[in-house]
Amino acid sequence: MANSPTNFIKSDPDCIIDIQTPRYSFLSAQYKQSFAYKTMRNRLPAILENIIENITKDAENIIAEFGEETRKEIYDVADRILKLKFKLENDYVMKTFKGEARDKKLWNDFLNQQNNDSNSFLKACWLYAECYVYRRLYYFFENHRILKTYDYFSQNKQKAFTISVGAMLNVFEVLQSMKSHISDDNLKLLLKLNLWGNRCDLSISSGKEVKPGDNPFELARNLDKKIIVDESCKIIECLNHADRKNSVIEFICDNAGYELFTDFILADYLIESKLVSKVRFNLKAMPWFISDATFNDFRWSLEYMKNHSSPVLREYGQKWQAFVIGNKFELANVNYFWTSPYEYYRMPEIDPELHKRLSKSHLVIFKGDLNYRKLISDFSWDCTESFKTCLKGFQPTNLCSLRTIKADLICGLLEGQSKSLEKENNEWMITGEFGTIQFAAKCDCFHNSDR
Ligand SMILES: O=P(O)(O)OC[C@H]1O[C@](O)(CO)[C@@H](O)[C@@H]1O
Repeated sequence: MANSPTNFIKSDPDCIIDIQTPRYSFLSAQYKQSFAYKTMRNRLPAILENIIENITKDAENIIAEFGEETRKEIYDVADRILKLKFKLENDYVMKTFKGEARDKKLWNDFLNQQNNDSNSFLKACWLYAECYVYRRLYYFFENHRILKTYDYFSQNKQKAFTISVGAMLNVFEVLQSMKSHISDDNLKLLLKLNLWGNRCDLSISSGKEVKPGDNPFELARNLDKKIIVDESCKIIECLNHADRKNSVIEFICDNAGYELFTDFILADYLIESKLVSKVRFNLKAMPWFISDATFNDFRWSLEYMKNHSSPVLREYGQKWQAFVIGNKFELANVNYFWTSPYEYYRMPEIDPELHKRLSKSHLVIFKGDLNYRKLISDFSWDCTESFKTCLKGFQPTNLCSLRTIKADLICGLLEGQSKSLEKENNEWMITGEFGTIQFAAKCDCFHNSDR
């Protein structure tokens, strides 16, 4: 890594202003008292440093697996990541992509539309800049002959799955007793189990292990007061209206590991209870935000379960693989919209085919914090604004969001609610301690009170 820029920059560039994000503005790292600032100034540079450390530490293993030719690629990639970190820290402009990338046009069109004065790492909307860093990172690997298929986050993701086996076994134990007893209460509990699965994301912890507790159902039962908007009843009502023989649910997945496992659990229940006929999983086309689930992670997880020493894990691994073969679980085709910087309200214009497909499903379940940011546009809404308003017209069909709160934006709260949360803990929006279950009906057929 000779000639690489060193990380001498610690003082803030001039664009940073020491204020909170003003109301009704895009989130951005230029507001020093925001979580965007913390992410772009501290968390992301640390994440990039970790990747360099991991791939160089693991270099001999990677070389043993892929051959001597990889050595040069590893050090070249490490050098590029270090330069990216330098550019991020010094607020460089986010340049278009020149080399190989299937989604090059999607990204370059987006970047070319941006205002020159604000198209830099720290001045841009946080969502755009954070997505750009992950996209640029993959681009370095993608443009190497051998490393193009290497997932630099896979070890973290696989570890996240394997350390959760205790929790998974507990989930199966409770689930067995539910089988004979299909009910709205059970479905509600599974929605909550699924929500708390979103706590296990590795980007908020900058890649450090996050292990679920060993008794997740107990957690799901006891954490109701941490769910500060709970519209699970509306989701259940919506599911009860599904055409049972012909209904598809789309999961817009988030993290691999334990969270993906909870997605399988909820999907299994929806199929077994015959509420819907198919669940489609939308996965990431590239390593994304450290722990987001890719196609490979999906397959790896089922294979890992199928070969596990625990009979129940083996049984479900086989069962869910059979669901994939039998089309009850479907993997949606690769789609680069999910790793683009676009907010979801722009989907009809940017990817009309995807919008059309989603609109044919009965319900779309958006998992996690990043999907939430894309749903409500990385914007400092007044927190009492309705979810529906913040979607800015994005309503392909019934949709819901299950999210543990890890970023300082929210909507759908009651008057005074945020003040009392603030008193409890002034970091309540960034710890993942609280969660929201929000729902927006396509039409007024359900009681979607527009709070
Ligand atoms: O896995 P999730 O729930 O999408 O969380 C990842 C998100 O959380 C953060 O770490 C904080 O918002 C972001 O960097 C990212 O948007």
